[in-house]
Amino acid sequence: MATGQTKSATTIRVNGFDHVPRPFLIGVGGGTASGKSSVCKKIMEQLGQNDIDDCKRQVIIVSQDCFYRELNKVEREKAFRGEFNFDHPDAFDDKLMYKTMQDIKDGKYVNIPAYDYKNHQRIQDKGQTVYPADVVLFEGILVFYYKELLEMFNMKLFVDTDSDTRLSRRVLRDMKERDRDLEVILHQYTTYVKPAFEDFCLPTKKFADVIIPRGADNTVAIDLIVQHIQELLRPRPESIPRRVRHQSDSIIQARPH
Ligand SMILES: Nc1ncnc2c1ncn2[C@@H]1O[C@H](COP(=O)(O)OP(=O)(O)O)[C@@H](O)[C@H]1O
Ligand SMILES: O=c1ccn([C@@H]2O[C@H](COP(=O)(O)O)[C@@H](O)[C@H]2O)c(=O)[nH]1
Repeated sequence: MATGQTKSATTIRVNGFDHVPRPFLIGVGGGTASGKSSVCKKIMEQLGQNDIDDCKRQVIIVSQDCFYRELNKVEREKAFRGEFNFDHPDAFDDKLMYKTMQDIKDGKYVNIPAYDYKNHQRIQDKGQTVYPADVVLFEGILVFYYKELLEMFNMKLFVDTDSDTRLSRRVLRDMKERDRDLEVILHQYTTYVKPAFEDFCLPTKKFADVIIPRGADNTVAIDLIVQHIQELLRPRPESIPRRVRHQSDSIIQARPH
């Protein structure tokens, strides 16, 4: 399945009626390096979802970073110098993001682009197929900024971590995992990341249903969220076949609910 493509939703029969199961969408916002991914990973871990095949998972994570828009040559050159504003809402392909999230909400199979932070671009021909799930965690710095997206969420979490802690984590992470020099990281942070956090990310904290101070260290908050998600997971009776084969694709999952 190519990036941006969707496949129609799987219908199931409930009480004689066709029914498309729709996921419960949870937005996970917060500043850079606040611990959004770590919180999502902990939730998945506690729900026992990590050891399950992608196509059978009941809970999945989608990252907003996969929707960064393509840059032109001049913009990419700026990006390598830490002079492109990746923290501004215009840095995202908002149309693709809305459409993809709406398709996910509608229970469709979607393919989302993979993103390469080292080269500031999407990885061509490599995307993640998102299978219909019971719960979808959508994490990113600006997930609550766009009105169209905000309205799609059933639950909104904001990971609230002190700015100095975030900066120090970002420096270490970007040097180790994103191939960046200290000078470029600090230049980008002071010029774009910090001001954009104050202008666009922090004001969205008010939309959150749950604020998680200290991110993944906050085991009490994570336990409560996990308990809530457990109640949303649909039972999987063994008697119903779990998989069907689609004519034109590899194995896809039929959702027994
Ligand atoms: N509670 C924590 N204690 C120590 N390091 C952490 C903690 N939470 C996250 N990190 C580290 O900080 C960096 C950013 O965390 P991450 O979860 O990726 O944040 P985000 O998704 O908000 O950018 C990563 O290198 C991660 O390992
Ligand atoms: O090409 C890129 C794309 C993004 N960034 C920075 O990443 C963070 C968002 O990711 P987090 O995992 O939430 O930190 C954002 O602040 C961008 O500045 C980048 O530097 N280059």
